Amino acid sequence: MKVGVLALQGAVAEHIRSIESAGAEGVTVKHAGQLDELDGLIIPGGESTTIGKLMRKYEFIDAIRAFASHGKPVFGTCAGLIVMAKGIEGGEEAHLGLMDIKVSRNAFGRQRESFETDLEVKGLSEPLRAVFIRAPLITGVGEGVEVLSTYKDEIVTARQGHLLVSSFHPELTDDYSLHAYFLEMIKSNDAAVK
Ligand SMILES: NC(=O)CC[C@H](N)C(=O)O
Repeated sequence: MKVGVLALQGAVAEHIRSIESAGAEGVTVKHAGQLDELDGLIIPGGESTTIGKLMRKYEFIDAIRAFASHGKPVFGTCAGLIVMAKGIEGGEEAHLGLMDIKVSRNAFGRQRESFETDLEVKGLSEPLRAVFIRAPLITGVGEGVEVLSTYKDEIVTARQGHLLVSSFHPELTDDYSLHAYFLEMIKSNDAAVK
């Protein structure tokens, strides 16, 4: 199984390491043509405005939309969550607009720019160590979206079919259980296609 990590900006190497620890091959993705060989794609954290701009420049927008519309799983973390959302609070234009969620950027404010906590996530057997860095929050979800975890009543992990997002950085610890969960999504997706 090959899982790509969009490598325009942000925490790429850490995601590759987590994917490989979870048992799949990690591919650093720099050109849209590489998507053809992938079973799933991760969009990492970083800065969503920059990632969005680079996605436009390197023609990833239509390519990732096509990838997802063929049912291939996509996992966005932190800034990756923002670029996958259909709505961004404050009137900013959506980037990929893949997932039926509304997000608020930098929602934890300056006092709590970054912090770590143990999170219960639906579908994982143990709490996950979650690292939040200038994290966004999911402020609204559409009908087909399942909430997988909350932090202080705010939504921080969600899934819509083959799309998965987290507000936090699951790649910055050696707990790769959310990556393993994503690989399971890819496996069950493969079964559906065959
Ligand atoms: N760690 C992150 O990915 C931060 C996201 C960043 N605050 C943004 O709005 O794009």
